[in-house]
Amino acid sequence: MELNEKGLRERKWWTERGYKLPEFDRKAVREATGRGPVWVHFGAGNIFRAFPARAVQELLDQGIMDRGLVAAEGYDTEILERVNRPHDEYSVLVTLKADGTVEKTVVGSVLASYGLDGLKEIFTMDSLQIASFTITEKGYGVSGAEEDFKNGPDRAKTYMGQVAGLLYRRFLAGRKPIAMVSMDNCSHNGDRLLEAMETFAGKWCENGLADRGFLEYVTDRSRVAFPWTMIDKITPRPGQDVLKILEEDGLTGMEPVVTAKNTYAAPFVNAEECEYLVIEDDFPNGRPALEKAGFLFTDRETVEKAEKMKVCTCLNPLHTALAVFGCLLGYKKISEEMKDRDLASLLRRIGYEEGLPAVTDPGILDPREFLDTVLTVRFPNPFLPDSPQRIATDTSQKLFVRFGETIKAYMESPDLDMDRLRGIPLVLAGWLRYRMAVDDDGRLMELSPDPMAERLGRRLERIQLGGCLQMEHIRGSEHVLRPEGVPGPEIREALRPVLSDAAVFGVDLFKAGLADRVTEYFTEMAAGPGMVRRTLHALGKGEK
Ligand SMILES: NC(=O)c1ccc[n+]([C@@H]2O[C@H](COP(=O)([O-])OP(=O)(O)OC[C@H]3O[C@@H](n4cnc5c(N)ncnc54)[C@H](O)[C@@H]3O)[C@@H](O)[C@H]2O)c1
Ligand SMILES: O=P(O)(O)OC[C@@H](O)[C@@H](O)[C@H](O)[C@H](O)CO
Repeated sequence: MELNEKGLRERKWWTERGYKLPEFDRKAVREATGRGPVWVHFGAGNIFRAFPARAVQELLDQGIMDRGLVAAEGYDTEILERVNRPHDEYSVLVTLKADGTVEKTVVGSVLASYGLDGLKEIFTMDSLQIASFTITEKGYGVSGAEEDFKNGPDRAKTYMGQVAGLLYRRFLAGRKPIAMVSMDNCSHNGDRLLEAMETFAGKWCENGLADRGFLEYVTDRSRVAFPWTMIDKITPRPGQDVLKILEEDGLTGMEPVVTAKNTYAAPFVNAEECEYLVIEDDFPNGRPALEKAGFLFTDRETVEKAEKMKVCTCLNPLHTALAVFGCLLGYKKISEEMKDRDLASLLRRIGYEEGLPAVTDPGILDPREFLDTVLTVRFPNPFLPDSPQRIATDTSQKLFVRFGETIKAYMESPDLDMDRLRGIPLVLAGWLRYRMAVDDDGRLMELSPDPMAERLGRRLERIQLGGCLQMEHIRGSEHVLRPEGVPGPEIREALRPVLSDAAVFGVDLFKAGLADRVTEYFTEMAAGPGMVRRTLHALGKGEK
């Protein structure tokens, strides 16, 4: 059986095998969506399929919505060519519950998909209420946009430049209202998107390439809003065990692909059951009744607290700790790492002892309860094929949110004692140790992609694993530093440019008073094979 319009005409085949199918009239909804689209989502990746697309399907099934989603892909159009189009935009969501049961849902709420060029007309339409984004933390950058600033809205090439160009069309069409909703794991994510749009609008107005009112439009919240959000649902890359379940049912053509841009995509997506989407209720052109699908609409202050709780304390920092140490210790699965006493103890330390005291209760979610569930139910879920390698992707873009905010809170509050921080500096040191691309057994290790890889590589290239003479020829440098457990002045100097980089850590670690501790932990872990484990273990026993 194939996942497409033709295959889905045989509803019995699917229902007999336990698939939940779309109940709405897809043809009618496709036509209505074509005539008056309400929601375009940028970033046709896994979380989009697993969460917003499924939520919209629920509302279409209940008749609460009458138009579906338009997916937009401006970074990796191979996803559309290889995954969306061959399956008529359908996908299968496999929900992997912690009790081992599996729920299979065919999601048909995406009605069309386009490259960014294909959105020009849609952005002029009155009906459009929401443009949402899951394009990763690095997607909001404006560096390298100098040509776009000179060329203007119609000829922009960068991602953010093209989005600003679409907004300019909406402005020209009559300053029509819209909500631009970032759903990425960045702190104050709405502001990241606003800053990017403001930068382009400002430059284009300044250079006489856009009507003067454009900047005013972009920054007028009653016209263009950039609500903040907190999104949560662990959605790993499509896993082989899940593919097997689908193939055993008799489905064909479901194999995952890895695109040239390194996106892991498939006509199915696997995710946990737990999910939260907390959104600032600021939609100048109205919005569907998404609260009926469980979205939590609230004010900005509450979103900020919820996001700080999740992204900066109770989930994502712990994920990053598992990512760097998992890769160093040879793990391939997050749930396996949760059985490792040293790692579990590190997470408890970072979560309960170091993170929670800096968190303000958002009211709508209880931080301690949230953290308990993360550590006892969600991360240990053995059915979820999540890997440290996925989470280690782009770590340089995540540290300032995942740890920097807590460090800042310790710097600012007289009630929080920076000297108590041990787990957080150990993770930062662990990340530097990870960047050496040698695991704790002394074997070369493939690193997950990171936009700062080259820069970091150059900064750290002189440092190599102590006690590993065979590594010398790999680096080929005559001025190799081989840490021997205790940091000397050369190691300190070599690490200085990284540790003082506030763009990476959110703060200058020297100013925060943490640079020495990170240097010590790093030096110890780089002293030779087995030292990562030994350092972790010592921390767990309270010896650090
Ligand atoms: N997967 C999860 O568990 C999860 C949960 C909550 C939030 N998120 C957020 O969603 C983001 C995407 O996660 P995913 O699971 O969909 O990942 P994915 O790898 O499946 O998809 C990534 C998407 O981002 C796009 N993209 C990547 N780099 C880009 C760039 N430089 N500019 C523009 N677009 C770019 C890709 O084309 C793709 O559409 C995460 O980075 C995170 O911020 C993910
Ligand atoms: O998606 P990223 O790359 O920002 O981070 C990797 C994971 O930490 C993240 O995807 C979590 O699974 C997610 O934030 C859970 O809600």
